[in-house]
Amino acid sequence: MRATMDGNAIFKVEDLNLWYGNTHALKNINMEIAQNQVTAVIGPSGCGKSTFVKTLNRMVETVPSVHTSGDIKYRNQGIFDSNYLVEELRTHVGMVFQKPNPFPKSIYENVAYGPKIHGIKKKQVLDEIVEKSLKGAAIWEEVKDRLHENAYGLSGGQQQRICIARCLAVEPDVILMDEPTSALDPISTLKVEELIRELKKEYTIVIVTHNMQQAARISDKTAFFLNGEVIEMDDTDKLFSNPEDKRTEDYITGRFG
Ligand SMILES: Nc1ncnc2c1ncn2[C@@H]1O[C@H](COP(=O)(O)OP(=O)(O)OP(=O)(O)O)[C@@H](O)[C@H]1O
Repeated sequence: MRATMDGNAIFKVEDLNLWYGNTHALKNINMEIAQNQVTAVIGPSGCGKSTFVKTLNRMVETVPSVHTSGDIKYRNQGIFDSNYLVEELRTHVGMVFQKPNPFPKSIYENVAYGPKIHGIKKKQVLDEIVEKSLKGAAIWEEVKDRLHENAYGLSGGQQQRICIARCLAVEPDVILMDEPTSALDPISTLKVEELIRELKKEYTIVIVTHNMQQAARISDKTAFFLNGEVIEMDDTDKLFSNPEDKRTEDYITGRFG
């Protein structure tokens, strides 16, 4: 497997294996994820894409049967180290899911929720965070006059951008996205893709996608997973135009998956 790296690695994944009970879902993964880049994770259903990204913020451990071996370093800190709090990791490494999942609260409360949990109480400070986060998620103009309406009243694409704003409000370093546009219509999808391109100036993004055109449009690096292994990781242009491994070529040309 090739894993070229330019720029600083924010994550270093070393000999990572993960099992759900007896199911060996991730196999000997070695990978570096570069800062301020978009890394796409592609591969057929069940190959371990979601499991992999959910391991980066230890969200996968909500499944009781999970066990892992190997290591993941986030900014040179071992994320499995007993003295590293998972809550701290998740503050730095936020996540956006496949289906928009706003809370049944106002738009404002959805975005202010994380900062409030982190102890911010002053209304003026919260107001500023909410505005900045909604602007960062490219939805401020659409919602600024209805901040106190329930987020459920928004379209799916708007809800997904509220979820991105909710993630930005706690000032993460990395944003993990697990098929964030698969439940959206084409126009909302393009808006979220534009947003991802904008966000990478300030954040590092790892995105799972089923959609190879999407990976080609928005990512700098692409990792192709198959049966829990990384078959190939490279610059996105190179991986899609001139893959090194026959299995990558077969997948990207639609021969399977
Ligand atoms: N909660 C779980 N308990 C047991 N096995 C699981 C669990 N979640 C995933 N798996 C198994 O781990 C493997 C990888 O699944 P994962 O969801 O990571 O794949 P994926 O590539 O994201 O798939 P998809 O594209 O269909 O979402 C599969 O064999 C799956 O059945």
